[in-house]
Amino acid sequence: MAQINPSILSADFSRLAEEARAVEGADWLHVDVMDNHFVPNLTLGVPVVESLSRATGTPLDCHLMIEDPDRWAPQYVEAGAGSVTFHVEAAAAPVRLAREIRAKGARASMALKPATPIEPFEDLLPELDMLLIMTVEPGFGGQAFLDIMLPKIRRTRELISKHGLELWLQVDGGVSASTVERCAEAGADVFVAGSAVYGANDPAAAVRSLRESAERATASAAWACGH
Ligand SMILES: O=C(CO)[C@H](O)[C@H](O)COP(=O)(O)O
Repeated sequence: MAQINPSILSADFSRLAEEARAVEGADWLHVDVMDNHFVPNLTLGVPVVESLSRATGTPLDCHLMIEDPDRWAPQYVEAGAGSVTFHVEAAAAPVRLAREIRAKGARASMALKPATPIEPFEDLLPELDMLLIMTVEPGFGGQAFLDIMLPKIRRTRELISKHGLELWLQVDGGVSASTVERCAEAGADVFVAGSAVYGANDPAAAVRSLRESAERATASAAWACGH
């Protein structure tokens, strides 16, 4: 089943609790943590995640676009995140980190920037609950979807099937009514959407509509046959 995770990056930061509640019905709330080192933007940190986890019943999917995730990721689990994504380009010890996130009780997820291939990380997949393929350069919402990521999504889905894994495959960046179906056909099953949700008049309706489109595309996708 397709999951839609609205990205808080496109919300009004002066009303975060209200904006989180505006998308109740979404599967997860995607929280973009940026440190102005790993990416050229600065957003929020552990205390805000702690407050958000008290303000909403929607589980938090924290995407750490930061240096030194080995040090920080466990603190996001303690702050209430149900899923923590670190970037493989930033992690010193990705296997140890994934195991630590899981041991602390959250889902462990690893992200790849657009220029990072999946193939060198095939053996790490069983250590993960989710893999995130960035479909824009991380750092900012509202960018155009990178079509050239579609073959990487397809190849990753093939690897997940080959190993018989339950791993979720998330895409993030430029996901909208006009791109969600192509992502689903290629093999994604978790969709982060910022501007397409928070830029809509009715964010909760936008979530429902994206989910319907993704599920329609998944139903006719070759990779999902027998799912
Ligand atoms: O990780 C991100 C940027 O680095 C955001 O989650 C992403 O860009 C969502 O925004 P939009 O859907 O508007 O592209």
